[in-house]
Amino acid sequence: MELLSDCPVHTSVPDKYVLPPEKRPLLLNDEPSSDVAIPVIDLHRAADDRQRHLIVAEIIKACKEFGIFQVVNHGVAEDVVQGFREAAAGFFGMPAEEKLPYRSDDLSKHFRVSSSTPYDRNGDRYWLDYLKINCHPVTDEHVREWPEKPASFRSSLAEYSAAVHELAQTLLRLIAEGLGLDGGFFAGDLSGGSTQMNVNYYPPCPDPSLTLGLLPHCDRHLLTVLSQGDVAGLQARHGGGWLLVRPIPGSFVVNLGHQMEIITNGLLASVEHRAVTNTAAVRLSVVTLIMRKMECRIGPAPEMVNEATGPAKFKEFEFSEFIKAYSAAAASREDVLHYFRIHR
Ligand SMILES: O=C(O)CCC(=O)C(=O)O
Ligand SMILES: [Fe+2]
Repeated sequence: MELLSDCPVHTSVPDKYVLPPEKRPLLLNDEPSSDVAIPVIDLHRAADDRQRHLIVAEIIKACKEFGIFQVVNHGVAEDVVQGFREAAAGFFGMPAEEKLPYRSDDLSKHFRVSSSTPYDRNGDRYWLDYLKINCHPVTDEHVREWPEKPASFRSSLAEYSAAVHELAQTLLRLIAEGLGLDGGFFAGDLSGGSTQMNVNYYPPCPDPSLTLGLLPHCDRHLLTVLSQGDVAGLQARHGGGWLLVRPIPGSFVVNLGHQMEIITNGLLASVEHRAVTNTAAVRLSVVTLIMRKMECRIGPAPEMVNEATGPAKFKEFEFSEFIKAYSAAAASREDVLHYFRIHR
């Protein structure tokens, strides 16, 4: 499959990227009223014991109402974020023959580049190229598969991944506290699987009304920490419409995945999201997906089956079973959850 990033300029949308009308974004009519906005949370205050409970409350409110929020003053150094964003952009900017050895749809690879998405039921194509990287914990085996060019790629990735992982652990601790659980509840098996990163590259698109960057989906994982830079494109499902996640320089977007919904017995639901394209600028999103260990069993945590959430809403299952169902359901939120829901 050819990469969009191999073509210097796109003057029209090739037919194979034109989505059937019912799947196209209605760019202007989709937004709910403008007074609704995805919360932005300043994490700086979490370090202060007297203010921590306020941050915890803000996070839980954002999780319940939106399933997605942004964080600023999050402690990840700007040069660490910029360093990897530049290396990743540099990778996509290389000539086609430099990227060719990494082109693959083999899921077992620790580093690969591909185009569009495997998750569309009808095989429709989407306006993006992406990297899939196994990035945490960093092992020699991983690093050997990471590209040597651009020169800073490996070192900046290792640095970025470590810093974002630490931020993810902080966020999980705050969420656990807000749920009345032990602060370490999500540490260990629940978040200690091999972390995957998606680096999505959306070139300018001559007609954003005909296609999408990424189809509507919920993430399979526990928690997603995403850097979108300063180009808009990410939208989250809210109140029956699509709400733009407005870019805030230096912020991270945090969204809840399916595993969070299942573990919390539906209290903190995963959020459906998609990416739209634009005519003017390349958009690059760096997405870190915090994952549980493959071999562990999943179901609502006993602590979360309580008066507030009611009887268990989901069955117990192996994570590998979930991954299969996710692919079969083409990432559709309802179809995936239907499979695991206890129907009373
Ligand atoms: O590009 C974005 O902002 C969204 C990416 C995303 O949802 C994903 O990679 O799972
Ligand atoms: Fe996603």
